[in-house]
Amino acid sequence: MTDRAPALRLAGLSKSFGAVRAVDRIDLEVSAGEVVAFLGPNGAGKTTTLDMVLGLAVPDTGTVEVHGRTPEQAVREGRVAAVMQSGGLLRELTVRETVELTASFFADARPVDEVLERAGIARIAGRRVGVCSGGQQQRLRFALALLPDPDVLLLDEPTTGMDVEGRRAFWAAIRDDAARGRTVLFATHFLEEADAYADRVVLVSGGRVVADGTAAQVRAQAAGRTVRATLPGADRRALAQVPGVDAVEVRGDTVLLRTADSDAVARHLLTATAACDVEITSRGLEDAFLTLTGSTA
Ligand SMILES: Nc1ncnc2c1ncn2[C@@H]1O[C@H](COP(=O)(O)OP(=O)(O)OP(=O)(O)O)[C@@H](O)[C@H]1O
Repeated sequence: MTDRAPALRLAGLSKSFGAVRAVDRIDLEVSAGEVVAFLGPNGAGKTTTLDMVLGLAVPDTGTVEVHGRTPEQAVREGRVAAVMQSGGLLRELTVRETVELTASFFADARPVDEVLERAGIARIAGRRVGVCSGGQQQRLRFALALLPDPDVLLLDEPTTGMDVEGRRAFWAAIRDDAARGRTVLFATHFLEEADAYADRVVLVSGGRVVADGTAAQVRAQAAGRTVRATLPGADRRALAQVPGVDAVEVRGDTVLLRTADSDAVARHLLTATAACDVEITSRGLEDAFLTLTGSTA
């Protein structure tokens, strides 16, 4: 990777299906070696965006560059490859035959045994694809995507159907690749995966980017903290009147106060009430996701 262009550059990208604006003026630059989570609720436009990066869908407006090339050039040169959600597998072939067949389409593919090993499916190489589990088929798609040794790997809900161990092994392989310079953009609903494995989280909703940064920055963007305290016989209405309190929840002797000014609320609890065991926590990524996307799911 000698060129200086960003690994991915999306500029003013839009795509509509009839009246549905699936992607709405997305601008995004991703540097080589970054692992970026493309996080958003159903219908946010994630798959449509990935399709445009792969040249499978044509933008209404805007441009996509992969290392300074058009998607078609980048795919042809094996610079970008993808693990998409479904399709593309022949049920009658074995796992190994599938990889061998796909390898024959590339002028310069990685060795079959190497990608089987990397995708964690060397032990089931002789199994027919039709009897493989959903998670095993996802790993097979991952193996196929590794064949051209792409600079940019796109993953659409890659760990769907994988068990916990499979997920962990999958992400270990991805992080290992990224450390060697591979760029990864993955679409996901899994907040924990975005939090645990991405260097950067791009939160999309309604076809637009609504937050972009580290998981911590995205959380901070939906500013707010929870102040938790023990307060027997708490007066919910009185607490709701305390300056800075956005919401009050009472669970037995515990009160939870949502606020953008946690210091002031904690001070009030400790000086003006009988509260004890005061704790302040940042909201989780899930809260930020719901707040910033306006989603209720
Ligand atoms: N071929 C199509 N024809 C009509 N509408 C489409 C088509 N593809 C996508 N859409 C619509 O565009 C919007 C964005 O869809 P997209 O699949 O990109 O979202 P997504 O974020 O990938 O969702 P999910 O997480 O559910 O996969 C949705 O409202 C969807 O119904």
